[in-house]
Amino acid sequence: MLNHLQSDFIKEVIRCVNFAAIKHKNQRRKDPEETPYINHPIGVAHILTQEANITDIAVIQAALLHDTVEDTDTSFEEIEQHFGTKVRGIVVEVTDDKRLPSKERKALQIKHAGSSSYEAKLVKLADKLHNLRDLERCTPKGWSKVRVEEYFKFSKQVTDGLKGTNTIMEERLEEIYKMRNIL
Ligand SMILES: Nc1nc2c(ncn2[C@@H]2O[C@H](COP(=O)(O)OP(=O)(O)O)[C@@H](OP(=O)(O)OP(=O)(O)O)[C@H]2O)c(=O)[nH]1
Ligand SMILES: [Mn+2]
Repeated sequence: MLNHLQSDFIKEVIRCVNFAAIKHKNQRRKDPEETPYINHPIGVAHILTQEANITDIAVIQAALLHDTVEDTDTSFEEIEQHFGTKVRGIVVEVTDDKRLPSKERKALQIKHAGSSSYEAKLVKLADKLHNLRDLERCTPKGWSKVRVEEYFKFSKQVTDGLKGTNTIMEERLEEIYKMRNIL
């Protein structure tokens, strides 16, 4: 039998994954199979719990919600209303301003990586790890070899700024960069 704390924890995580699934319901990944988008936030949360051994529920919820504001009609206020200020704060830190051009957004990610909170760094590491594994699995529709290579290089620049946060995820990222000869 689960104790009260454990069952409350499970309820909160399921409430959150349900919220994210509803928000991303019409969205697909860019892979040829058009995988449901929700597989990505669930995959990011899975890396944090199963590989990085993270148990902070706010980090797990922020991982599940990390692309809702950036990619759906969700507002930060809504996140706060449903999941509180700590989760909102982490989601704010990992959300790019989609009004800016892609190049500028990427430059800002590299610039801000080192100064983000420990919690946001965890979500960023897992996000990049999941996207890079996806890229190794298959190429998104319309992406050239150069674009794939650029994403690996960009990710390395971001995750270099996240060093000293989580040994397991950082080691797995290093293995990927090594295999690809990304310096
Ligand atoms: N590898 C991969 N990525 C896919 C796929 N489908 C959607 N994506 C999303 O595409 C984004 C990366 O593509 P870019 O072309 O660099 O994104 P951009 O529109 O923001 O410039 C990631 O957003 P993100 O999670 O917000 O991360 P990031 O842009 O902050 O790195 C990733 O989640 C897929 O099939 N494979
Ligand atoms: Mn993401």
